[in-house]
Amino acid sequence: MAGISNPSFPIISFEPFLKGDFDAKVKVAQELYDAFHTYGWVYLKDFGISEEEIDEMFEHSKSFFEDQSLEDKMQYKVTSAAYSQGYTSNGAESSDPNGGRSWKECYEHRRFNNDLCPAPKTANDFREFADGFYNKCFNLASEVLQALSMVMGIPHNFWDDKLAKADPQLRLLRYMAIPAATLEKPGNYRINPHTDYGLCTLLFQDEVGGLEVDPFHTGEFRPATPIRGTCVINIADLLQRMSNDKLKSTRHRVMAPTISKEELARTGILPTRFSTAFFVHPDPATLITPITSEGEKAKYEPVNAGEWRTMITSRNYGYSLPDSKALNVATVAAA
Ligand SMILES: O=C(O)CCC(=O)C(=O)O
Ligand SMILES: [Fe+2]
Repeated sequence: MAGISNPSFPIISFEPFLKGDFDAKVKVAQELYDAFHTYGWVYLKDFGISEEEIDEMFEHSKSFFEDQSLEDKMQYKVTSAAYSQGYTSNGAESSDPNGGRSWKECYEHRRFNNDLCPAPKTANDFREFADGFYNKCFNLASEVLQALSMVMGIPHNFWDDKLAKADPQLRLLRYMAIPAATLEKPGNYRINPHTDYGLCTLLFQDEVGGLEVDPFHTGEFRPATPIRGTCVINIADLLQRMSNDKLKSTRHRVMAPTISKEELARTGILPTRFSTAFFVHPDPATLITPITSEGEKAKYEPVNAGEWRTMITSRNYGYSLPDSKALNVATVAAA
């Protein structure tokens, strides 16, 4: 596995949790908890999804975005915040309260209903692939939550009822090639700074780079450089609330990758980047209440997980710019 010398947050092997005895599991669980407590993020390796499977997922993603015209993709447009499934074109979503612009397109896949999934029209059994990769992510996320329950002082079956009808969201992302100058203008990002709003997120990135996190919660963003053979996992808002701030939901954004000055001088264009996120949301009926120890004051009111999700999803689409009609990718690259 290619490594980097000074990662912004820890790299943890999940294998001892998946294959080891009880003590080995607790050790990994504690490492995860500590990293999530300090940084909110980890790189996970040896997590049971192979590099080949991840490469194959990126091939499907590329084919979805690039083998279909914008008009084709717009047939699958997300139309409901309560049920965000389908395609989101460039500029149609932003979680920036200042109206910032995120240069990306997405496809969202859900667990139970995928009415806007393009199968069977696209090649490569897109739906079968999306369901299959989804299930792998769901299993991994369930194991990670199970690990956390071992060191959070909560019963081992704590997650069972919250995950039985959980409804996470697999998101394929494509950051189109744009002029480097575009991201130098204020308010322009590949994805604007935000926290995720479910329990936690699994994230797979290609080799391009550009993801940055604020690991010390100070506003100083550091690169989450892609490391082959790893995914990253970050805590999201609901788990921060549930842990009464012991686990951190850390701001992150996607900016220009560090490409060589020569390459940039030659093209002036930032390369296309692909990533895939798996947003882990519990059963929408779950009441998210801070878990506190004796004498500890709860920092948050309980919230209903489903209402919380719909509220933030509609906010993200509501903030989209007035000119956010789908842009033709070719026009964007020339902008
Ligand atoms: O593309 C990435 O690396 C990050 C994506 C992300 O943060 C999101 O979709 O919430
Ligand atoms: Fe995110």
